Amino acid sequence: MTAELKDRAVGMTALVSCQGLARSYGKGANALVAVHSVTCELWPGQQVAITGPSGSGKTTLLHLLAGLDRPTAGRIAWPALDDHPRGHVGVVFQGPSLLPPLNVAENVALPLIIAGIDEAEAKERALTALSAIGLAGLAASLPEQLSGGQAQRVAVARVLAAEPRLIIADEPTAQLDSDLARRVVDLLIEVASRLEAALVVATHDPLVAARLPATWTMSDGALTC
Ligand SMILES: Nc1ncnc2c1ncn2[C@@H]1O[C@H](COP(=O)(O)OP(=O)(O)OP(=O)(O)O)[C@@H](O)[C@H]1O
Repeated sequence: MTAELKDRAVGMTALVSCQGLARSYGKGANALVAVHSVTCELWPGQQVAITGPSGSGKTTLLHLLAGLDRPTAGRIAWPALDDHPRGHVGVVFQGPSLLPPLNVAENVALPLIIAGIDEAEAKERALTALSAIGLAGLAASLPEQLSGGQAQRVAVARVLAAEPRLIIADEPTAQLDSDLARRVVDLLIEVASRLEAALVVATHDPLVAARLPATWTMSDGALTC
């Protein structure tokens, strides 16, 4: 954590707090330990990249942090979220994540409607988020009409519209060329800063990692912060 963030963290409550976190797949002699001994905290406004070789446990850890998966050992809590991460976490995955039959605005509005927000308000928030990211002109387009870079920026607009407290991005730039990768990660940083959300980006790309103020490293399931 930077000194500036430490100062700001005084009086703040951690968004996520992990102690001795582990996740194994399978049981007994065949068990595969994907993540182990992870102790870390994430604070509002904190922005980190997670790097590490393929298979080192990055995706497994991100799913645990997002509350999409449960640890097999250790403790994870979301103190600033009353321990209920659902509804407060925005996730951007690698590759296509938009629903093909829905247009861009409907894709951005869908999580809000699922969360119980009135349809008209959800559509308005979707259009506001798309405009903020400079994508208003694509609102009526279908996902198949978008380039890979445009589709990833729409996925970021979907996160912005939902106004999460924690943004988790798993290889969000893996299929993009380096210029587009930089634009997408800069957009994530801008959105996280605007929302004062914590941002965690798993990436293999050192240029992407370098755009974030801190880098954590995964190696054989262990995290070095
Ligand atoms: N559902 C699963 N069942 C069994 N093993 C799994 C499962 N998901 C992941 N693993 C294993 O857990 C380990 C960590 O995988 P994980 O996907 O978290 O790594 P990663 O660092 O994200 O890899 P990559 O950079 O290739 O995406 C790997 O050995 C993987 O094969």
